[in-house]
Amino acid sequence: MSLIHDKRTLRSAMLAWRGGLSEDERRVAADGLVASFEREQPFETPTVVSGFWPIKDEIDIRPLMIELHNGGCQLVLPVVQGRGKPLLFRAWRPGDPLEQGVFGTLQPSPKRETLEPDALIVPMLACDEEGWRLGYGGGFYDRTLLGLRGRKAVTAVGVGFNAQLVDDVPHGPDDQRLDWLLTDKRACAFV
Ligand SMILES: Nc1nc2c(c(=O)[nH]1)N(C=O)[C@@H](CNc1ccc(C(=O)N[C@@H](CCC(=O)O)C(=O)O)cc1)CN2
Ligand SMILES: Nc1ncnc2c1ncn2[C@@H]1O[C@H](COP(=O)(O)OP(=O)(O)OP(=O)(O)O)[C@@H](O)[C@H]1O
Repeated sequence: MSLIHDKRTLRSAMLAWRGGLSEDERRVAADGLVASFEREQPFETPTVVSGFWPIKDEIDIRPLMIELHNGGCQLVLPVVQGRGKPLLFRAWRPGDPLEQGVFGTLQPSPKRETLEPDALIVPMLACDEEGWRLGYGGGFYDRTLLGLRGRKAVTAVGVGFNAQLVDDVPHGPDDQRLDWLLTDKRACAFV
């Protein structure tokens, strides 16, 4: 079967699974994420860290972003510049207003400073033990990581519910591997 087909099949299975979580499970997981981060510290703080404003049924990383802000990190949030283009990142602090972006995303105002992150908290639908990641299919994080890694060392931390770690994520030449996995139950570096 083709790569696109295999990714699509896994994508719909993971979206269906994630959509079935209860509000309680989601709240517990958001707290678990902060605990996992504090236990393992995937990157040194302070630094410029990209978060994201959760959409659909993504794990709620807002408590984690508040911890990072309190720990001295400069947070940035992604902005879609267009299909086939890498993401841009604008400075954001907890409480700052957000504007509507594409695909249901919320993003900081264009008045805010644009910064390149040193560490990226990357949303994912699934990842495997080798760090291959599945997203919504736009290739945005793959393009972004390719560009950033060509310029400097960055740490890509895939974030999700623990069950989003699966046996095998299909991958091709354009896919960028994650450096770390952070879930509500664990944090580990990929080798
Ligand atoms: N919270 C969050 N923010 C993010 C991302 C993300 O995955 N999660 N992104 C990660 O790249 C970028 C936005 N990219 C996205 C790409 C596709 C869809 C999406 O919902 N796609 C629809 C199809 C939309 C269409 O083609 O018209 C879908 O999957 O049903 C959402 C965000 C930047 N911000
Ligand atoms: N650097 C790149 N140059 C050209 N095409 C790319 C690049 N990175 C990704 N793509 C293409 O983008 C498309 C979508 O990729 P993929 O299905 O891996 O997205 P995803 O990782 O699930 O999405 P996202 O990163 O937006 O969450 C694929 O056709 C892929 O080949």
